Amino acid sequence: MSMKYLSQRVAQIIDEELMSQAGGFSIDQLMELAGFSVAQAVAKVYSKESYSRILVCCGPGNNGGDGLVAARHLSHFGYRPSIFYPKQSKKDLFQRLATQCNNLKIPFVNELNKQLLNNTDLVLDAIFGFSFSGEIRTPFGEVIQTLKETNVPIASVDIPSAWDVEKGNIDGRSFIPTMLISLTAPKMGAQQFKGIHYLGGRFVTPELDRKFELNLPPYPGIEQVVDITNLTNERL
Ligand SMILES: NC(=O)C1=CN([C@@H]2O[C@H](COP(=O)(O)OP(=O)(O)OC[C@H]3O[C@@H](n4cnc5c(N)ncnc54)[C@H](O)[C@@H]3O)[C@@H](O)[C@H]2O)[C@H](O)CC1
Ligand SMILES: [K+]
Repeated sequence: MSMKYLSQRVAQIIDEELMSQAGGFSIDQLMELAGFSVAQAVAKVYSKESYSRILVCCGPGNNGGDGLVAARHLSHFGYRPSIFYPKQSKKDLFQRLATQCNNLKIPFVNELNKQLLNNTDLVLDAIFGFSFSGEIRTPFGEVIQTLKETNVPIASVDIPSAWDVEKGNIDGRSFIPTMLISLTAPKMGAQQFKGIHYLGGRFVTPELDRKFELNLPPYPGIEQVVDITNLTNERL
């Protein structure tokens, strides 16, 4: 049986279930594991020798939080990340994640422009995840447009930002990343994606997998990620 692609609603239900009393997880834990798996997947594909300067673009929600966690781990792995976080959350968790990045001297940049991208080896796109919907609102329209115009490789967290979670890149309004790290399970929109595809977020129990018929592939050994590129591309 092949792996399931999640609708927006089911992705949100699984998220809620993990954090319910029965699931037992806190958002901090899930975000840490999600962001850690993103950093690990990036490090497997983009070596720190050639892709040291990673610009982590963070959005206002939990996808952005995954980005902040990933930036911290990438810094510990020996990369030189910087963070663009134009709409910063006031929530305690996010402020603490930002403090942790500050303490590692990870720079926060105020503007995303061509000059910055000229000095960037890889963009980590943590702008929107599975709660994105509707038309792109400011200031993110410009951000998406700038990323659409760059040749710098882009790795997207959970879903390429501004893609419809179920229908994908409607009217080509957003960019096409080189790599995607789906969390928990890929979303329906990712069926259009033909690039390097990893799965992360190793917190799904066998019961949850069965209940939602996810048919997740096994994670190898002690890895936080599994390469699903061939698995997903053979369906295209
Ligand atoms: N179980 C898991 O797999 C986990 C996944 N995580 C990550 O969390 C995101 C989903 O987070 P959520 O906060 O629900 O939403 P988003 O980050 O996708 O975005 C919400 C944010 O964006 C704004 N917004 C929505 N639509 C638009 C728009 N059209 N224009 C502008 N702004 C928009 C909205 O107002 C909110 O502020 C998931 O994808 C994973 O990456 C968890 O970290 C751990 C568990
Ligand atoms: K994203």
